[in-house]
Amino acid sequence: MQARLTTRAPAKINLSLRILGRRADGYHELDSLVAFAGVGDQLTLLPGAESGIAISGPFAEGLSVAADNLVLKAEVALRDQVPGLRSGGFLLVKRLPVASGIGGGSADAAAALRLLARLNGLPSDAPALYAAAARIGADVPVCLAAKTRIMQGIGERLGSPLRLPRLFALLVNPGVAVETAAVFRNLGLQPGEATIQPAPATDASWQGHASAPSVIEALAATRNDLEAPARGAAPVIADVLELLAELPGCRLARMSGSGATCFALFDDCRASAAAAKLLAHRQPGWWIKPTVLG
Ligand SMILES: C[C@](O)(CO)[C@H](O)COP(=O)(O)OP(=O)(O)OC[C@H]1O[C@@H](n2ccc(N)nc2=O)[C@H](O)[C@@H]1O
Ligand SMILES: Nc1ncnc2c1ncn2[C@@H]1O[C@H](COP(=O)(O)OP(=O)(O)OP(=O)(O)O)[C@@H](O)[C@H]1O
Repeated sequence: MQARLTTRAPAKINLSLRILGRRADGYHELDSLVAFAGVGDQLTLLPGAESGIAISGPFAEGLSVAADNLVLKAEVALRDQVPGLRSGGFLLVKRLPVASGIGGGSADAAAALRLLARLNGLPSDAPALYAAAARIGADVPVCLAAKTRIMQGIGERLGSPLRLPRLFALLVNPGVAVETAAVFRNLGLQPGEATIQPAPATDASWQGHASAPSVIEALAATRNDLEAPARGAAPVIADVLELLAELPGCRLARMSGSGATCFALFDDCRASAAAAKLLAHRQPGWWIKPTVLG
C-alpha cells in the first residue's frame, strides 16, 4: 500500500467582503480580499484503504461522516471529472469551528482535491480540480491554492496571488453556528438586483503595501457587507466585534465571511498573544486563536 499523504486545510479569512448584487440564479456576486491563517484542519489520505472518512479533533462532534461530508463530496466531484480516479480513506483532524465563516468545510474539500491530485499525478492547477472545486461550494476554488488574493464572481474568479505583509490576527468564534444561506437571504436582495457600490477592488490597489499598518489602514476603508445580515441571525456577533475593538493594540475588528467568526488585527505577535490571553480570561467559552495571516 502507498504511503499516507497529508496536507493542512487552513482557515480562510475574508479581510474585506463587498456584495455587488444578486444573480438571476439567486447566488450573489462578491468582491473579497481573502487571506489564509496559520491555524487549520489537517487531512490525511490513506491510498487504497476503504473509502470513507474518520474525524477526530476538538470540532469533530456532530460532523457527518456520510456522503454529505465535503471531503467525500470532493472525491465524487473529482471522480466525475477524472474517470478511474484512485482514492482511499480519509482522516480529518477538525480544529476549525463548523459553519463559522472561515470556510472550514471548503478548506477540507480543497485539501481532499489536493491530496487526490497528488495521488493521481494531476498538476496542482489542473482544470479538473477547479471544475470540481466550483461544483462543491463557492469558497472551494480559493481554498485550492490557499493564497492571499482577490476573489470575485460568486467565488470562482480568482485574482493573481498577492504579496501582502504578514498580518498578526486574533480569530474569535463565540460558539454559535451561522448558516451561510440564511445570512445571504437576510441581505434581502432580489434575483437580478445590483447594489450601489464603488468599483470592485483591483490587484493593483492591494499591491505595494510595505508594512502591515499600511495594509490595515487600507482595509479600514473597506468592510464586510454580510456583517449586518449576520448580526440579524446571531446578535452575539455585535458583542464579539465590540470586545475585539476594545482590546489593547487592536487596529481593526471585522467579521469573516458569513460569520460568526470575527478577527482583530494587531501590529505584532506580542500584542495579539496578549489580547488572546485577556479575551480568554473574559470569555472562557469562546474559540480564541492568535494566528498569522498570509
Ligand atoms: C460568504 C463566503 O464565505 C465568502 O467567502 C462564501 O461566499 C460562502 O461560500 P460557501 O460557504 O462555499 O457557499 P456555498 O456552500 O456555495 O453556498 C451556500 C449558500 O450561500 C449562498 N451563496 C453563497 C455564495 C455566493 N457567492 N452567493 C450566495 O448566495 C447560496 O444561498 C448558497 O446556497
Ligand atoms: N468537512 C466538513 N467540515 C465542516 N463542515 C462540513 C464538512 N462537511 C460538511 N460540512 C457542512 O457544511 C456546512 C458549512 O460548514 P463550514 O464550516 O464550511 O462553514 P463556513 O465556515 O460558514 O464556511 P464559509 O466561510 O465558506 O461560508 C456545515 O453545515 C457542515 O455541517
